[in-house]
Amino acid sequence: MKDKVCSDFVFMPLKGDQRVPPMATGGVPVAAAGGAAVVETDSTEVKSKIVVVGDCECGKTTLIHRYVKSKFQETYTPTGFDTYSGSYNVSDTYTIHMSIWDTSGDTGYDRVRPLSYSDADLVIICFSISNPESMENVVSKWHPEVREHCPTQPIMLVGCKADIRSEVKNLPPSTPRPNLVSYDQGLKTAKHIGALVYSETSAKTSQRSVNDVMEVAALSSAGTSGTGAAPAAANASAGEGANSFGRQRSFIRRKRFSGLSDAKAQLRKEAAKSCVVM
Ligand SMILES: Nc1nc2c(ncn2[C@@H]2O[C@H](COP(=O)(O)OP(=O)(O)OP(=O)(O)O)[C@@H](O)[C@H]2O)c(=O)[nH]1
Repeated sequence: MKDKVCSDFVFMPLKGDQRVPPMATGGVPVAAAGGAAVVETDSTEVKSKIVVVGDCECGKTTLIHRYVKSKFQETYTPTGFDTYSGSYNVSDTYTIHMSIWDTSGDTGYDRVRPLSYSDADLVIICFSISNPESMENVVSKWHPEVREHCPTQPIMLVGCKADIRSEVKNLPPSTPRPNLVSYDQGLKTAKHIGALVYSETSAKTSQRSVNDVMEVAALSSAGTSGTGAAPAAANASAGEGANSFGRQRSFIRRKRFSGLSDAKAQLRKEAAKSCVVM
């Protein structure tokens, strides 16, 4: 049977139109087919804010470190709050700049963690494949908390530490097996909470699985609320800013990148080997 460790993505269809395309920066106005001025850009830069939550020690910080620094962090240091930056070049002319917010899974942070959800474009909820309780908490704690503060933003569910499945498989037959979360259980939970994507990663053994998750997060977040992105002309009046934003948005929708459907197409092209896109 095909080993699903670190390799499969499942995209769930979104209910209704929950997303608003992102905005571009640095463009010059040109005439559009419909007569309205749009912003033609040599390069389109999109900002997106991604918040990562989940139980203590489930692997959030290690996942982000592996993506940002390409290193596996063996030692555990509890996180309070941290932010990281990452960029994903979707094409020569389209870059998504991610602001990745790492949070603490500790209940001591339950009252302050919600501050990090403000303006999020996408939330990654993590659990550990080696800890079934961390997956149960996705349903009982993390999903309700995320939905309270991010009612419509897409959620990715990520099962961390997928390498532990292989480790357990290779244990001598006499050794008692720990209870692990199966791929199907993870997928079922993702469907239950209405996640857009389910994926499994190993920050320890698979850089690709980590890159895939963060790139899918970038693609899925670029096209959501857009609130993580600053207006192109920060010093423009509110009215001009709003107009410009609307024009850029519709330009991107028509010409460049239109959120989920383009994200899926891009994904099929770039990561066809490692993703199942529904
Ligand atoms: N085997 C294995 N261990 C991992 C993996 N990812 C993380 N770990 C280990 O799990 C421990 C906890 O990881 P962290 O990333 O610090 O956990 P966290 O979710 O950020 O924890 P908090 O900061 O308490 O919320 C560390 O010792 C990591 O080395 C993985 O993919 N495989």
